[in-house]
Formats: sequence, structure tokens, C-alpha cells
Amino acid sequence: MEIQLALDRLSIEEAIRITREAEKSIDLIEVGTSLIKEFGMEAVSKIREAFPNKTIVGDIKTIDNAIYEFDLCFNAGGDIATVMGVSSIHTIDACLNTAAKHGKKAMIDLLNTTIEQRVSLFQYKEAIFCEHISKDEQEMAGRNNMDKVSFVPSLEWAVAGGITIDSIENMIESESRPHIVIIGSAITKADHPGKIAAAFKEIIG
Ligand SMILES: O=C(CO)[C@H](O)[C@H](O)COP(=O)(O)O
Repeated sequence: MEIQLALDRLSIEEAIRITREAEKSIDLIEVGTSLIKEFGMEAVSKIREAFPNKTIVGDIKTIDNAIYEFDLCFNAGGDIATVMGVSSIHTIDACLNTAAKHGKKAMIDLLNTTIEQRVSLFQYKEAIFCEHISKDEQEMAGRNNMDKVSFVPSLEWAVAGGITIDSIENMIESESRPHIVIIGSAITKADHPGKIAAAFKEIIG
């Protein structure tokens, strides 16, 4: 299991400082949607510049205009860009093709997808699939439980949304484990982000 640190609701400078503290314990760095909305693709290029050897995920949450947005993200230094699974199949196709053209990857965010949509998305074997509990579901509906998820074994899986030291313990114990755990606030809002990131790393082994 790898750790993806999600950087949201921060300045770029804060994001770089926090990531430096957690750097040793994390594998991927996610430039969060909020950073990209606030600062544009410069958020991606600055984080790329600061961490040349890490895998950078641009959480652009594309839902349309696939080629343009994926090109922007990869040209800014992203290695993985995100697309919403609820997008039209034309958009998903274009994202996967654009990623392949750049020699990069697409992550399909399954937020709010139906079973039928999921089944048709699972044809994209080269994608990473992300089970996601949204910020609004976490904060407005108190939903933060991911332990009943079962992953299609032949595909690559990520999970995101309010993951804490306690909830990650359940994930470790469950039979089917994701490949990537995306952790944001539990690290970025901690008094000592480096220590919490190290604790996550130790738990997942
Ligand atoms: O995609 C996101 C928000 O839409 C975040 O990356 C994801 O929710 C992880 O952050 P947190 O652990 O704070 O929930």
C-alpha cells in the first residue's frame, strides 16, 4: 500500500512545507482540487519543482474538456490526473488516450457513480480507480466509513475521504486492500504532519 498525501485548502508555500515534513513517509503527492482552483496549474508546477522525484497527482477532477485539461496537467509536471467517473464515456476515453500519449496515468474518481457506470468503467484496465467519500458527505452527513469496500482484484485501487489513523487500521485488517490510500486533513491539519505521516507509514507496513 502506498500513501498519497492530499494537499487541500493551503497556500502553495504551506503545501510545500507540510510535504517536506511528511516526505519520507509518503509515496505520491496530490495537488488538491482546491489548490488548483485557487492557484491554477502553477500549483502543480511548483510542487513538481519542489519534489522532482515524487509521483505528482493533479486532482483536476475533469468532467469535460478532457484533452485540454489533461494536457494542461501533464505539461505542468503531473504524473497522474483525475477524471470523474460520472463523465461521459467520450470524456473518459479521451482522458485515458491523453494519459497514454504523455506516458502518464489517469485516476478515475468513482464519486457518485452508479453500479452500471462502474461496470462500464472497469474496461479501462490501465486506469487507477478511486473510491471516494466526498468532503461534503464527511462534513454534512458524517460519513467516513470505508471498510465495506470490495475491490475488483485485477484493477488498481485508491481510497480517499476522511481517512484517519483509526480508520486505516480497519482497512489493513480487511481482506481486500487498496493499492493507494489518499490522506489529506489527518496529516495536513496535524500539529506535527511528519510524525502523523510516519505513524500512517508504520501502520501500513
Ligand atoms: O479529493 C479530495 C477532496 O475532494 C481529497 O483529496 C480527499 O478527500 C482526501 O482528503 P481528506 O483526507 O482530507 O478527506
